[in-house]
Amino acid sequence: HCAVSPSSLMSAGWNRRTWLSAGGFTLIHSRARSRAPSHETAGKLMRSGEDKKAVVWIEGNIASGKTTCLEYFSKTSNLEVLTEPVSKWRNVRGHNPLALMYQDPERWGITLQTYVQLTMLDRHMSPMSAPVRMMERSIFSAKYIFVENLFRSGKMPEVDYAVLTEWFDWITTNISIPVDLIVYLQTSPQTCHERLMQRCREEEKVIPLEYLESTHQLYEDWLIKRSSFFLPAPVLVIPADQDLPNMLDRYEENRDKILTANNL
Ligand SMILES: Nc1ncnc2c1ncn2[C@@H]1O[C@H](COP(=O)(O)OP(=O)(O)O)[C@@H](O)[C@H]1O
Ligand SMILES: O=c1ccn([C@H]2C[C@H](O)[C@@H](COP(=O)(O)O)O2)c(=O)[nH]1
Repeated sequence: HCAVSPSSLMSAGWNRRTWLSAGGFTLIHSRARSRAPSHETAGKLMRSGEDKKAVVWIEGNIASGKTTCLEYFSKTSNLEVLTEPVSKWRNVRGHNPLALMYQDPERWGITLQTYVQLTMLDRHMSPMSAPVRMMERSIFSAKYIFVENLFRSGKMPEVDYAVLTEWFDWITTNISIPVDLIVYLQTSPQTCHERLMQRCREEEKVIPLEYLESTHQLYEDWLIKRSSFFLPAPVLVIPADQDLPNMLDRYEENRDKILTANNL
């Protein structure tokens, strides 16, 4: 393999379109799939052919049951599941930005959230290997829930928030991040706190109920009241305080809606 840069190819007669197409990306010149008017795909980078596939995000508070839900659906044929890259957040070249953030959010919030933004973008941009993709959370909830929570609670300096916002705005303006349906696992903060304690992830032992109440409120404002931030897709709300057998019934009831998300 030899390293080639975009600028060397461009001086050899390639233009932006051929460079991008070689990587499987196309610069979209017209609306490729239905979207809210403020989230046009025109002018954005998009992977070729992926406008025909369905993308579903599973959203919900910490320990609401997203991974368990994905695990259940992973047995479905013609469906791929992408979990949150938490293992990367716990170990980037020997460092644990997730633990650092919980220990000292003022200092390390920007570090974790910059890395979350990068790794989530990488998930969104990865080529689809099945007609339906179910993905745990999104670059949108990273910004609208977690960055927002750090900032509003006074734990993120304004300059860090401004830099993350500039990055987020650039990404969502220039890159198409397809989504057809958002499934919201709606829980009470108390349920999440109990499940979080039961899961017992070392970094999260310091999370108080109040933290989960704040992230819950941000989720409710975004996905239920629709009063805070841009909503890129319709929302399917699944009440998720119930025990596991009941949750599996709820998933079965909603299976068709989820799997045909691109026909909604
Ligand atoms: N419906 C449920 N009832 C009781 N416990 C659950 C339920 N769903 C998940 N759990 C447990 O709660 C914890 C958090 O679930 P998980 O799927 O990891 O949540 P998330 O991915 O949203 O953080 C895990 O220990 C899991 O086994
Ligand atoms: O943007 C983000 C996304 C997640 N986190 C934290 C919250 C949890 O401690 C872990 C993983 O969340 P789960 O809900 O258990 O999947 O990562 C964050 O701080 N910022």
